[in-house]
Amino acid sequence: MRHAYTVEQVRSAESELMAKLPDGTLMQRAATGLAVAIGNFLGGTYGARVVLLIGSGDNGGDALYAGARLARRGAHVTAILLSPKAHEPGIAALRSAGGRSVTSAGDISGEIYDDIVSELAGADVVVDGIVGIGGRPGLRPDALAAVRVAEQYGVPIVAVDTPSGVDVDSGETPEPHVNAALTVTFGTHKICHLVDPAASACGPVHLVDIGLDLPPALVQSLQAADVRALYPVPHGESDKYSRGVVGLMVGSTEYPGAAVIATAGALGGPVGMVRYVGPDAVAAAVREAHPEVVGAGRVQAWTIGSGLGEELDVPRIRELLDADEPVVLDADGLKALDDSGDHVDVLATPHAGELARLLGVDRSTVEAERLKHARMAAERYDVTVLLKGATTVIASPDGEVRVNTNATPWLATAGAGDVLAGLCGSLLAAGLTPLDAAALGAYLHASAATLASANGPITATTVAQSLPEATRRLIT
Ligand SMILES: NC(=O)C1=CN([C@@H]2O[C@H](COP(=O)(O)OP(=O)(O)OC[C@H]3O[C@@H](n4cnc5c(N)ncnc54)[C@H](O)[C@@H]3O)[C@@H](O)[C@H]2O)[C@@H](O)CC1
Ligand SMILES: Nc1ncnc2c1ncn2[C@@H]1O[C@H](COP(=O)(O)OP(=O)(O)O)[C@@H](O)[C@H]1O
Ligand SMILES: [K+]
Repeated sequence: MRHAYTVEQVRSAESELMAKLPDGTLMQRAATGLAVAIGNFLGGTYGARVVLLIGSGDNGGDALYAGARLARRGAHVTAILLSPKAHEPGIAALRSAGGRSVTSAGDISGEIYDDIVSELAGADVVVDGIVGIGGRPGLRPDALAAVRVAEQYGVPIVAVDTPSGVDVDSGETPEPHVNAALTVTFGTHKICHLVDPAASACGPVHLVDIGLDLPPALVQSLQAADVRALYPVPHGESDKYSRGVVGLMVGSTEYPGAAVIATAGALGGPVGMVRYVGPDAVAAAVREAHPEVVGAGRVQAWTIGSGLGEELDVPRIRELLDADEPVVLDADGLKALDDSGDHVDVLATPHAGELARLLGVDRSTVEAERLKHARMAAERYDVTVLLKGATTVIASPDGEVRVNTNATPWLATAGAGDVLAGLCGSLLAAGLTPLDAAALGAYLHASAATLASANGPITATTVAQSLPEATRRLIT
């Protein structure tokens, strides 16, 4: 499991550890890991031109000490000091290692000296030590100007701990910020590393262990080993019923394809049987594509809503929401959700537009504050919310959060959400909690898409067809 912590949690773990260690030990651990990561990123240190952007705090300290290490290995290192309060011992270490430092104009107009512009333009890498976990969102004018020069000349930026300017605890990016080619973080992931839009500004995230001891995190992200541990693999005593039976109330005469595709998703999951309930013509299409599907009967979980369109039977859906069996509620089915009931067994799977409707806000507001709105809906409707997108955010009504980051943009294809809804229903029917079903479903769905897209563009159908092989690779 990958854990992400808030700034407050990180600070308290850091101060506990610092109390037991000689002064400066943690910063040296961080700087050593950072220097190695930058060296690997560059593919060699000797002769490399490294420019450090240095703000007023310890984030700049990390960058300066890492710069000193790189300078000792033959890199040409220049620190641009964006604040008169830049880390003094770090500057001294850089200078004694042969690096140099220059002061930015510090001009609120955002103008920077020409020699700084040419330094940045000619760099092999720019290291963002402007702010880390102590930063407020946004960049001051001279920092922004320096970052823009690097972008303009196509110089990659390695972010120290966090890309400066993002909101570390929410993953929001309300102000200008660094877009990193690599982020090197220390001790643990922070929320901005996992939650979009900030997660996209991090690039790949490299974690350097500095020995922090942290409690279980509220924000977690499944890794391959967790998938293996969670997946309900059948055993010798299993039969088709004990493996779980999922019922699908999806698709309509207007959207029959949604039924066929969601069924493919459910069949690609762990259940022993799939039941389809819907208009005769749609049921016939489902059975033609998937002859193993049967009709109405007892189920352990439902997937409801994908492609129902206008054929939405709200009273019937509410009955099922109030019944004992857990429910995946997708797409049009979300219109039946009300905030009065106990729905802890419900997994709602909206995209940003659908979540916006549920909360009565704009889609752009949800996109900008994904974690906040997923949590808000989980609390208001007492359901687990899986918010779809490039990274998937899952929030349970008791405040736990899972994030899925392994999707490929190829997955942005019509019907992909139907596959996910069917798959999550299958996982619920096999006995997983809504939170685990959502996290495992998102991971497997994304893995199947990655596998399928190795052969080029994908469709929802090819994603569903790749589920068995993607699953096999993960669980064996
Ligand atoms: N605390 C620790 O034990 C460790 C901290 N480390 C590093 O220290 C960092 C945290 O250091 P600090 O607490 O000094 O905080 P930062 O270095 O993140 O920056 C805080 C300073 O920047 C200023 N600032 C805030 N927002 C700004 C903005 N948008 N633009 C410009 N200036 C802004 C603040 O006035 C404050 O002085 C971590 O991110 C990490 O890089 C590492 O060395 C590991 C150990
Ligand atoms: N840019 C992206 N990168 C990765 N995955 C994406 C991206 N955009 C969307 N997805 C994923 O693709 C799926 C799309 O589902 P959805 O929006 O419901 O589409 P549809 O209604 O057509 O099925 C979701 O699982 C979502 O997380
Ligand atoms: K930074």
